[in-house]
Amino acid sequence: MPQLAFAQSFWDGYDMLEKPVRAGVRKAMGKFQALSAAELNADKGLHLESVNNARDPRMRTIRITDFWRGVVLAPDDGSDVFLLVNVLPHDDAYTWAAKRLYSANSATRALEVRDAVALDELTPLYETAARNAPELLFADVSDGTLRTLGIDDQVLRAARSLADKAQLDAFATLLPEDQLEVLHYLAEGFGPEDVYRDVVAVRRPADAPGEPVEDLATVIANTPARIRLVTSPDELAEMLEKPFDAWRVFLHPSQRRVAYRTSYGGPVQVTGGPGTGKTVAALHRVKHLLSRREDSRVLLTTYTNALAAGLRQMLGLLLDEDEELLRRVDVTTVDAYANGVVRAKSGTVPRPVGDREQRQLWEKAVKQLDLPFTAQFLAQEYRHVVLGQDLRDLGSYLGASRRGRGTGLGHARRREVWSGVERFEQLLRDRGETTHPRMCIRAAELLSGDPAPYAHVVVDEAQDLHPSQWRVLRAAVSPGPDDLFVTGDPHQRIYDSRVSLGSLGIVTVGRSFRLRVNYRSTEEILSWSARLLTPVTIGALEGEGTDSLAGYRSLLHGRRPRVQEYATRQEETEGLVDHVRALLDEGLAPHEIGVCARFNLSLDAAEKKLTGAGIPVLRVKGQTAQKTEGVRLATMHAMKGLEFRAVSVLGVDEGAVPFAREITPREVDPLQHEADVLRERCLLFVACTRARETLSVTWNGAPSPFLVGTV
Ligand SMILES: Nc1ncnc2c1ncn2[C@@H]1O[C@H](COP(=O)(O)OP(=O)(O)OP(=O)(O)O)[C@@H](O)[C@H]1O
Repeated sequence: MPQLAFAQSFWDGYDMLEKPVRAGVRKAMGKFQALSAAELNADKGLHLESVNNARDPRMRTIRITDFWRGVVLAPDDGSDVFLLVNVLPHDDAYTWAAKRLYSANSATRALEVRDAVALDELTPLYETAARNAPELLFADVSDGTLRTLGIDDQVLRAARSLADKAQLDAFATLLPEDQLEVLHYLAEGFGPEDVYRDVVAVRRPADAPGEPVEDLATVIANTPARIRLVTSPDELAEMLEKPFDAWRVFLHPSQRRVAYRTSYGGPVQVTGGPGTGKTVAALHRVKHLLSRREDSRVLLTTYTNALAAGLRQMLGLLLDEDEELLRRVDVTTVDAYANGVVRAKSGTVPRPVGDREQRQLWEKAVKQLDLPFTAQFLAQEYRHVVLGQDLRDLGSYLGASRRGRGTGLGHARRREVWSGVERFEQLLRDRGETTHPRMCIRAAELLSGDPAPYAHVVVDEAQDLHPSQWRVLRAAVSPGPDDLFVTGDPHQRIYDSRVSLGSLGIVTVGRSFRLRVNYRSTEEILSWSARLLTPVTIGALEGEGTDSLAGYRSLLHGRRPRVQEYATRQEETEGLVDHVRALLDEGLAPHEIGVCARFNLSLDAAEKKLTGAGIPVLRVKGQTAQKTEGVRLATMHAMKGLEFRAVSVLGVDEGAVPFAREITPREVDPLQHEADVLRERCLLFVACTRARETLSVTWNGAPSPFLVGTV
């Protein structure tokens, strides 16, 4: 009996197919599971036939409905896996199939597809242009090196004709997947050894024979990133009936490598720009960890309650709602976890106060003691130095390093600060309250005496965690193999936390990985958003050195961001209504559209106008009922971790982004000033990178200084 496999190219369009076509797919695929190869060939309804003038002699079409055809790659080497690669209207199916050539990559051994006809047509044109080009894109890389990296004759010729990255992008949809990725890496300036390690080695099977003479079934088995083999009728039915979430099945090799490595010697760090699938990798890691021991418990944390609710839902999907597995995972925020620990272990109910109350208490302390500091300065000193290092007494504070703080403080001044700290804490105690970091420090203390409650801790959105939160996480799992798996993106730091993970007992040296392919946004949105960060340097996630977006890219293409200035707020909001209406007319559902601004006040105005125009809206605050229909309205902070098909960022004005009140004056503390401005810049970056297909950025009056160089 033959076997059946589905290529990602099929799934890309499957959810868009109408019901009768899907039913046709199910019926046709059922035959591949029920009939022998000879019976398949003879089946009248299926009508398995070869394609005239096909570049690939293995190409077949099958009948799905009167108008729709499936394109199937049929084995011709005695192996038995049939691969469904696409479902298209009749004529398109034949044209598509005739041009495509499937081949095994000589280095990765995976199955790839190219548009062989278009490549043959275009390459000579580019070759002619290349003769006059001042420079060629791959001039520094030898043919031998390219071949070692899996580049074959046809692709080599095309690659040699390319003058720049834009031309490589123009070829992108024609080139075989793994070879394209190799060329992308080389074009970004990565050396051949890095490319071999990051692109080839992660795909190439460990037991690949020296010579790539493998049958189609083996090559298909070598391609888990893009092909799924179906083993039973039940599996087939389930796959075709549920909405297909590609992230559950097809992992990029770099995601698979980090998520499914059997075991790590200690903490692991996975970084990557927005939308590179870090959350997906974290979820798959949880799945893997659960499969390793039957009784182990896992803590999975993220930054907000809303994100935790989303993660819980995704984990349910990934684990097929297996109650027993799900019971072994706690999905929560670090603060909520710490709160629970303090309640359970000390019998007291912590009452952490918010930022505004803290600010008032600091003001009170300053006034009562007549201190020569602002409340803002003391609050920052307390957060970064005192709580950051968990300093408990004046002696420790006098001797502490104040790295990252931009003003020197002699002993006399430090004593004054410390008196403020003591007064602030006394005021809190008097009210029976605490702060979130204090609560976390307490939780870490309470955990440290007992056996650690979890075998593994997986941390998503790690970039904004405060040292006190890391202390809780460190205490929740014993140091050792597979203790911590941390994902985050320092380019998305939007809260004021500085950590040195090493100093907190979380050392990831030798276990740090980076994801570079964005699955969320189009290249147009990505490259525009990335320009917001061009002028700045971003500190690394672990607190030492810097990070970068080198090699970060998307495989998706679409329209350029809409960047629009308005004279007044009123006009801007009216422009928003027109834009949203146009998106709805294009067929987007209201909940697929996100509108965000720096302040709730701007959102109030947008809400009023949208509602007035009969467009349903929903404010995203904390936990949002996912099912309620309505355009999502959120502050930039609340956009963290979310994504929408279309995002409108409103009010990107000089006075709002950065928000002056959140910026420490340079004269008060120059380092803090820089950090505050950077944080606001990252906030705009986070907001813009939530968009999948359409991004609109608008302002009224003078634009934000962060837009310089992007418009
Ligand atoms: N292997 C994959 N195949 C298909 N889609 C994927 C894959 N990995 C991730 N995605 C999709 O890409 C989008 C971004 O993924 P994810 O949220 O994991 O990225 P992230 O790196 O955590 O993003 P951010 O840092 O911006 O929050 C999601 O829609 C996710 O479903």
